[in-house]
Amino acid sequence: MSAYLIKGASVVGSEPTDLLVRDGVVAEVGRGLDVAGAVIIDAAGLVVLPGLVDLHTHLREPGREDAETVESGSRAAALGGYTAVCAMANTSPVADTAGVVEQVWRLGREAGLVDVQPIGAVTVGLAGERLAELGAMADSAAQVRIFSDDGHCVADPRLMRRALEYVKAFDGVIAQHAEEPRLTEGAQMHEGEVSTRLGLTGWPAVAEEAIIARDVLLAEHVGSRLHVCHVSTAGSVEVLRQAKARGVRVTAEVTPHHLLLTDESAATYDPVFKVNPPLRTATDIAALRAALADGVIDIVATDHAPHALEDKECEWAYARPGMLGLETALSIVLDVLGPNWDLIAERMSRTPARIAGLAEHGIDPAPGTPANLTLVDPAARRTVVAAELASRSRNTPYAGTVLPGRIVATFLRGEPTVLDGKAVK
Ligand SMILES: NC(=O)N[C@@H](CC(=O)O)C(=O)O
Ligand SMILES: [Zn+2]
Ligand SMILES: [Zn+2]
Repeated sequence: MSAYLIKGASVVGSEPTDLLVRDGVVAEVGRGLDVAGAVIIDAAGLVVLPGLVDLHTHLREPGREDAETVESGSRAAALGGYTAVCAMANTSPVADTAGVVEQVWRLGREAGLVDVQPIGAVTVGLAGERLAELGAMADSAAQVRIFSDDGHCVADPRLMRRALEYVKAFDGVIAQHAEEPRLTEGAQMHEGEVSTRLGLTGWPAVAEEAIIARDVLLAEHVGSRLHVCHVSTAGSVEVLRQAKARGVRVTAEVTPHHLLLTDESAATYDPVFKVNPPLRTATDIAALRAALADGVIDIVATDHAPHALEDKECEWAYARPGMLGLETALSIVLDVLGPNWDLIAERMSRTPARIAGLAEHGIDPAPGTPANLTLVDPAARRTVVAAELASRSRNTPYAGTVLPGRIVATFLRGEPTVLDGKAVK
């Protein structure tokens, strides 16, 4: 194991200092450190953040290794500054048993680029009919604590209630994809002026808001933890604000794309902009940004959703929903929040680590803390080139766009996974 001496970096936006990374931890922090034999990293002008944590990643393995594998998705994550990702359960087979979550967990360990924490399905096969073996997944080597049918809504209120009650025993959380299915049948994009103009079937905001309203009431009733995936509307923010004011144990995430892109992009008919929930309006974006700043929305999660070419390069109506996120998330958030490093660390590292129960992550670098870190160059600008992404898929909505910020290095337990902006393995 080598030692690394990071020279002149700003720790979460504070005055520049040096950090010695050795034996998996941040061994020393202070100005003018000099350590014989350490690999020197010139970090003048760079910001050190606790390694980013993504609560919502689709890795596609097992089943769609052509779109992404645990390894390729882990590499994309490391390049995006992440040291831990939570892998969604909508694989094939579905991650609804101890066997599948252990397989994903093991593949993550073997890749060794980020900690891959599997999410377990709430219902068998994501079919919304019977509860999956939540206890067995929790007791497995993967120690699952987050359960989600993401891609589908747990629409049956009785099942949702039972799931919430069940996970209480091991302080688990149900992460809901809030979409009332009866209100989104045949939906192609956000229901509003643009959908009317384009003649596409709309996905109304109320389909999301109605489920969140129901679920915060259920979570309140049974005293359990609820997490709301990819919040996309101003109305959802208001429901969450009221629930939090009452003390309901609810947390919520927003994706980078819902903070930046609007339903107007559907007018291109380019399926790269097709996503669930759909891109909304400028009014929604303003409400989401305000909620992220004031804490009604707790975290940014990528909902990294790789899709193979044949599932995206087709007519809008036939294209799968979802877009890549891991390699561009920090840049989008930097663009949206500005160089507000403490807030960025809170929303992209500390709080997601706490929600997921990842004790080794989301910790600001200080002597003795696990060296899960990322080094960001805030002054850099880069043009996104889809073909250069580490993901196996190419469905980024930002191709050709110039974005601020660049990940220079990422460390997982003291070992670099990214150096000079390139993956180490
Ligand atoms: N976000 C998406 O549009 N798609 C996700 C599923 C999901 O997050 O609902 C996927 O798995 O492709
Ligand atoms: Zn979803
Ligand atoms: Zn998702």
